[in-house]
Amino acid sequence: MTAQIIDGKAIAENLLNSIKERINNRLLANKRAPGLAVIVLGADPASSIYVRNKRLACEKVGIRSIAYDLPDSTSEADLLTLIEQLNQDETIDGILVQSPLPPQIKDEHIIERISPNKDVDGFHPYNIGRLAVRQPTLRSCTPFGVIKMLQASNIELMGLDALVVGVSNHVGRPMALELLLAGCTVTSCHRHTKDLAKMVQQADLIVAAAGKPGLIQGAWIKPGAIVIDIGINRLADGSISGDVDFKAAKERAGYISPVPGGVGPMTVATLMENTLLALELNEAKL
Ligand SMILES: Nc1nc2c(c(=O)[nH]1)N[C@@H](CN(C=O)c1ccc(C(=O)N[C@@H](CCC(=O)O)C(=O)O)cc1)CN2
Ligand SMILES: [Mg+2]
Repeated sequence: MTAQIIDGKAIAENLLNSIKERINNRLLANKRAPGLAVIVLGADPASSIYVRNKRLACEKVGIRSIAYDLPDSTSEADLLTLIEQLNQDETIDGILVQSPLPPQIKDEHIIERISPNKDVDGFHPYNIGRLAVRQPTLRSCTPFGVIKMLQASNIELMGLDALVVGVSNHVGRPMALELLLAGCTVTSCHRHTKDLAKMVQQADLIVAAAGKPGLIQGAWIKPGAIVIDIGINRLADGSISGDVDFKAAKERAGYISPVPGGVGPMTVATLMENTLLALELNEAKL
């Protein structure tokens, strides 16, 4: 069997076009465009690429993006003060703090200070909690992007045995909650898992989010399984690779998402959708 390749870039492009149309309709009705504050500390090369992609996506769909390019040496107190100002700013609907942050700053202090209704990354414990109790509002961009990618591929999730490899706060854990919400029977694997190969062999759907290149071997994949690769690993030659041995896995899987061109573009498109949703939810409360 050769798998059907899930083209995340094309699916994200369609999503961006629909968001652009929704924003255009707002403007025609004399409503304002959404505003997104994009905060970056330092000049990590990978973060610079991702942030540039996010700013380009904002331009494409008509979201006003406001850049805060801060030095790597920014203190936690100064960053918290900026977030407080942005929380109070009625023209800002979403606040994005690009991760990773420098070591003097504790990620959780920053995430918890962002107003939950401006938390367009969906990282705040309130928003993760809403997802856990089946009342999602702002949902973590990468996991929600995966769900949208599967829906756009007409893949029925109800009842599937799903395996999530990786349990990070931003990706693996909310991914498991998303799949549970979608009706899957979900297993999470992590560094203490005794037999990863055995778990993969049993799964109908595998979502790899471990950050280890080639961790998931092709021979482990159940024939016809759906394989989603969230890993973005930069190799010594500058290329990027996922967590799945793509070449071998695509000979056994039914569907597979590549890296690049799979989940990455969905993350950016979902951020755009969350920013528009944040504005709509706040308007509905007024
Ligand atoms: N505040 C956040 N920080 C980080 C997040 C996040 O969702 N919010 N996720 C990752 C990085 N990330 C978005 O920020 C991200 C990663 C990759 C892509 C992407 O489109 N990748 C392309 C390849 C691009 C390349 O050449 O490197 C692809 O996979 O096709 C978008 C966004 C960590 N930080
Ligand atoms: Mg830190």
